[in-house]
Amino acid sequence: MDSTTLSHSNLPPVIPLERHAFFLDLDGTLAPIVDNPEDACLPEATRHLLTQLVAQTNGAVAVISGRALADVDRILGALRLPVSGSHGLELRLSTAADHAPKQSAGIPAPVIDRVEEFAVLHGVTSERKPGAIALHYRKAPDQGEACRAFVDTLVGEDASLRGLHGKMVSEVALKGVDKGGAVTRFMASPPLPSDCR
Ligand SMILES: O=P(O)(O)OC[C@H]1O[C@H](O[C@H]2O[C@H](CO)[C@@H](O)[C@H](O)[C@H]2O)[C@H](O)[C@@H](O)[C@@H]1O
Repeated sequence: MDSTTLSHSNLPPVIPLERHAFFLDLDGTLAPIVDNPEDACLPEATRHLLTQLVAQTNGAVAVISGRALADVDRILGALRLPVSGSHGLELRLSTAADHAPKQSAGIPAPVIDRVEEFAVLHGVTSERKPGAIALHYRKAPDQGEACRAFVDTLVGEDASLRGLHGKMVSEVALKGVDKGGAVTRFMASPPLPSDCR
């Protein structure tokens, strides 16, 4: 055994599942990547595993997604979970809550118009959501550089905006909210077990 190998006696203690909390991305984590965002779905085996995980953690499972919260719900279907949508802007902290709190701020209409116009001109697709608008170039990868540069230009013109560059997607989003903030809010709220907080 070399010095980097852990022996049984110095392994860290196993933390029981009920003292864990799970924060999961949707696309590329729970739902396989597909060409069209509207075609994404939750495989039955994943749905089954998630249902078991919810039961074994007493509900400490949340989806933290860049998608709109309503879109996450649509993909999860009958499986209702605590969700943060739109990169941390929308929050439904527990399954008991009916809706995410209403958000007042949004992407300025002229910015939305420019993004949608760019999408048409460059043969890519746009996706509107609360507090963000995305340019998807998965079906036109040669447009990736142009999409990233365009988003960077737009956010450089407005201090309230930030750019996000993901898997074949570039987005204009609002500054001041992010997925990390959403996880912090979840950590401070039931149903997370207090010894997870
Ligand atoms: O935070 P996530 O839940 O991982 O969401 C990130 C973005 O996911 C979606 O786009 C990605 O998945 C699409 C479907 O597989 C794929 O076509 C696209 O290329 C990926 O970027 C979603 O449409 C975005 O709104 C999310 O921000």
